[in-house]
Amino acid sequence: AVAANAGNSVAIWSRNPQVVDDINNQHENALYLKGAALDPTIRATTDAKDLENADLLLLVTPSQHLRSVITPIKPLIDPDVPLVLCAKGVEISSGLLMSEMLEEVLPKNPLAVLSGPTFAIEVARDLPTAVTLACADAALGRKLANTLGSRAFRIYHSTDPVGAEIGGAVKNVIAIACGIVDGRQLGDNARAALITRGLSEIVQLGIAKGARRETLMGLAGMGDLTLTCTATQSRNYALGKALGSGEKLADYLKGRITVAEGLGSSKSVSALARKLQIDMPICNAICDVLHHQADIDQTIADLLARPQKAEF
Ligand SMILES: NC(=O)C1=CN([C@@H]2O[C@H](COP(=O)(O)OP(=O)(O)OC[C@H]3O[C@@H](n4cnc5c(N)ncnc54)[C@H](O)[C@@H]3O)[C@@H](O)[C@H]2O)C=CC1
Ligand SMILES: O=C(CO)COP(=O)(O)O
Repeated sequence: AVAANAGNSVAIWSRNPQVVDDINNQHENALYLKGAALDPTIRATTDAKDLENADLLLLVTPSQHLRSVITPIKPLIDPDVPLVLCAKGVEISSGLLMSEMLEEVLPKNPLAVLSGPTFAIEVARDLPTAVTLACADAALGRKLANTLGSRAFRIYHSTDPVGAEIGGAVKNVIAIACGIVDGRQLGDNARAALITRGLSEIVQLGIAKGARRETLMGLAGMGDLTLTCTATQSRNYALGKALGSGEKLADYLKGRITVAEGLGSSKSVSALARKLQIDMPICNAICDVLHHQADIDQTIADLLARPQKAEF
């Protein structure tokens, strides 16, 4: 919708024929983005061959599936075509950032990361939104920002894709923590503490991976963290809130077709922190609760019982 709004000719490749049919005939993605009228010029297709002549590819598949979606269509992708990564997560199977995984699968294609506080439904309704577009090649980054930006979709360019990626991936884990604390009714102070200490974990991991601190203080870091940790429409926050309110994870996930990336990324981020020897107690705690059946109250008690330490 953003690309079409900025005057581009847009095709969406989907594996789901119903989605393709809805977009082409109703101009709405009723299954995943109900209530957003799409520009009638947007075409959808189930045939990846239709992407062959694209000038630019936006990668919007959830992070744990991006490798398996992109690998079979590799021969269709011209190595000069820039890729704009929109997924927010760290691959569980490899511990790689999406940019690192793409470097393995499509090493020649230039890559940019588009991230920031962007609930999809608000973006699709053309409500005012600001984002980071990060590309190591500054000139290409500016060009992509011009191609995709519009009055309501304000793009700030950056040359720190790793920072933009880390901010987007880790904030989802912290948002689950905030949801849990709100579900347990532990108060606004506790949520503010989690956001701030969560940002500290994001910054430490980011710096270790070569990111710049200012990126993590910007839209793709602090901006997205604030949004996701405080808004009930966040899938990650909502998952945490359900768990904090006593619901079982398996029951909550039953029948859900949308993604809460923090579920998978809690595991990969925690493993990455261990590997890089970074102290990330909140992410580790969320990994324990989601993947190792840790008791929520005991986990909170353990976090609070940690020895006092210097803030920075
Ligand atoms: N929805 C939002 O507000 C925003 C989402 N993102 C990111 O965009 C990425 C995609 O999220 P959404 O568009 O929200 O997805 P969604 O939650 O609306 O839908 C899930 C998508 O995953 C696909 N999918 C599920 N299993 C799959 C598999 N095995 N192989 C391939 N595809 C599979 C489904 O077809 C569907 O398109 C995520 O990384 C998310 O963090 C980023 C910014 C905002
Ligand atoms: O990344 C997002 C907003 O920037 C979407 O957050 P949720 O996946 O938690 O809904």
